[in-house]
Amino acid sequence: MSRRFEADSLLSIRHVTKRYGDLVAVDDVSLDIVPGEIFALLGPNGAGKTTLIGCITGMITRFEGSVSVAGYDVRDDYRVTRRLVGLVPQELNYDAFFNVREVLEFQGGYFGNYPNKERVDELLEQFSLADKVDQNTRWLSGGMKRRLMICKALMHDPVLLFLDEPTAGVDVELREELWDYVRDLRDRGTTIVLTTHYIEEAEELADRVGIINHGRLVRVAPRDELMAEFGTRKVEVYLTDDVPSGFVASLDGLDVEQSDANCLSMIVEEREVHREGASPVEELLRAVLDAGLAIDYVEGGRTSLEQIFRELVNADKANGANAKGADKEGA
Ligand SMILES: Nc1ncnc2c1ncn2[C@@H]1O[C@H](COP(=O)(O)OP(=O)(O)OP(=O)(O)O)[C@@H](O)[C@H]1O
Repeated sequence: MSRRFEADSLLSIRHVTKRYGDLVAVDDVSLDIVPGEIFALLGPNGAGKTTLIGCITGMITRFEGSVSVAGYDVRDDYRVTRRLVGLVPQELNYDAFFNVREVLEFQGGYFGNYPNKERVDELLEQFSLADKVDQNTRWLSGGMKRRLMICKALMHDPVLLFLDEPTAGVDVELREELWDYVRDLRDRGTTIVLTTHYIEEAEELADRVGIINHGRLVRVAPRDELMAEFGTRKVEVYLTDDVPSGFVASLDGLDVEQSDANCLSMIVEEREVHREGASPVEELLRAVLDAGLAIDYVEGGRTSLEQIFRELVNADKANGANAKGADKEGA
C-alpha cells in the first residue's frame, strides 16, 4: 500500500482528466484540499463538478492522473479511501420504504457496523431528526430528507465529506438552515468540499473557492481574496432635495453619477474602500456636506461572487478564443 501524505493536504488531485468520447468533462485538474476547510467548487451546469467528485469518491475509476486522500491512492487503496470519504449526492439515495433508523443502520452495515444504534442516535440528534427515528422516509419534509442524506453519508464517520449541490432547488429558509448544519460539521472537524451553482452559497460558506468551467479549474483562491480582488461596492447617497446642477461635474476625481433627481451613486472597488487615507466614499460625503446639501439616507451594497464568476469565466473564454486564434495562425 503506497502512502504519501503531506499534512497540509488531505485531498490531493493531480492532473486529473476524464473523457467521455471526444468530450473532456474534467480537463487536467490539480488541487489540494486542506484539512478543516470548507471548499466550494463553483461552476455552471455541465462544468464537470460531479464528474470530478466521481473520480475522488470511487464512482468513476477510469481517468487520467491521480487522486489521493490522506496519502492513500483512491484506486490502489480504495478500501481505505472509501472509509475516509463520505458523499452526499444530488439525488435522494435511500430506499423510500425504509424508516429513518433503517436507512442509517443499513448504511452502517456497508462499513461492517450494523446495527450501530449509538451512531444513529448521535447523528439524528446532531441533525435534529431524533423525533423522526421511526418515521417512514416518504413522510419527511424536503429539508429533513436532505439532512437524512447527510447523516447517511456520515454513518462511517468520514474525515472528508462531499456535498454535491446540497441546496439545489430548496427555498431560501431551508438553504440557510442547511448552511448552519454544514458549518457545524466543519466546526466538529469534518473537511468539506461542496459543489454549487449558487455564488451566494460559496460566498456564505466557503473558506476557499475553486471556479470550474468546461472541465478546467479557472481559479482557486481564498473567498476573501476573490472578493478583495474583484469585489466592488455600490454607494447611493439620497439627498433631501434634488442634486443641484453642476454639482456632479464639480466632483473632481470621483466617479459619481446622478442616478435619480436626488440620488448620487458611485461604484467603488473593494481595494479603494480600504486604501490608506480618505476613501472615495468619505470624499463624496464630505463634498456633499461641504456644499451644504442635506443627506436623507445612504444605501450601500456589495457585488457578489456572481460578478467575479462572470468575469473569470469570460476571461477564460477570451483566453480560449485567443488560443484557438493562435492555433489557426500557427497551422
Ligand atoms: N456518463 C457520462 N457519459 C457521457 N457524458 C457525461 C457523462 N457524465 C457526464 N457527462 C458530461 O460531462 C460533462 C460534465 O458533467 P458533470 O455532471 O460533471 O457537470 P456538473 O458541473 O456536475 O453539472 P451540474 O451542475 O449540472 O450537475 C457534461 O457535458 C456532461 O454531459
